[in-house]
Amino acid sequence: MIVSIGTTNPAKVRAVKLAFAEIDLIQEFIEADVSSGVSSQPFSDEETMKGAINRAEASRKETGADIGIGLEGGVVETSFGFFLCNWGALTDGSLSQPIVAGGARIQLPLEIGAELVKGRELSDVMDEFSHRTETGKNEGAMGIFTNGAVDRTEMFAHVVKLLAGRYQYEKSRQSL
Ligand SMILES: O=P(O)(O)OP(=O)(O)OP(=O)(O)OC[C@H]1O[C@@H](n2cnc3c(O)ncnc32)[C@H](O)[C@@H]1O
Ligand SMILES: [Mg+2]
Repeated sequence: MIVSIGTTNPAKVRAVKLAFAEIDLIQEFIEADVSSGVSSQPFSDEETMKGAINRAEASRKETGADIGIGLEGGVVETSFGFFLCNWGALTDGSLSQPIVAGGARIQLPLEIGAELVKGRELSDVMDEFSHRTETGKNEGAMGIFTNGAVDRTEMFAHVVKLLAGRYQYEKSRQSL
């Protein structure tokens, strides 16, 4: 089975491989640097979900893979502050609609939210805050703000496990 991953971000690619390693199927992975089709800083669940779906579909079409996976990060504003939100999607060309699953959410610190309100992108704010570059390719905001308890890869691996499990459920129903 060939699985396309709609990104080259190593934190996300690791997450897909980790999650699929638990499934009893031989897989080959292809990374495809496709567009999310949404803004680089999604600001709602809806927009973040759309980005994940676009990445899954575009990567599968581009590579001809059996299954396409898309993972997308964003933020949502609530009356309790800004939260990180993350979504994943899986398509295989035969499902009536893509399978979508969400990731764990954490509250962002007030000073980070204050920068987002100005319209800044979280990736820029994170690099400035952590005095590093490309934290999103490593532990991410998830890892930094949970003191390392859960990093970006672990969070996305959980999303991919949900997607793969949900997919297997649909397939087992189709074969009844
Ligand atoms: O190459 P791609 O796949 O685009 O990887 P990316 O790191 O840019 O990831 P996304 O476009 O899916 O999402 C960017 C969003 O991810 C969230 N995010 C979480 N941790 C981050 C970090 O440490 N750095 C950047 N963005 C992070 C944040 O909400 C960003 O707006
Ligand atoms: Mg991006």
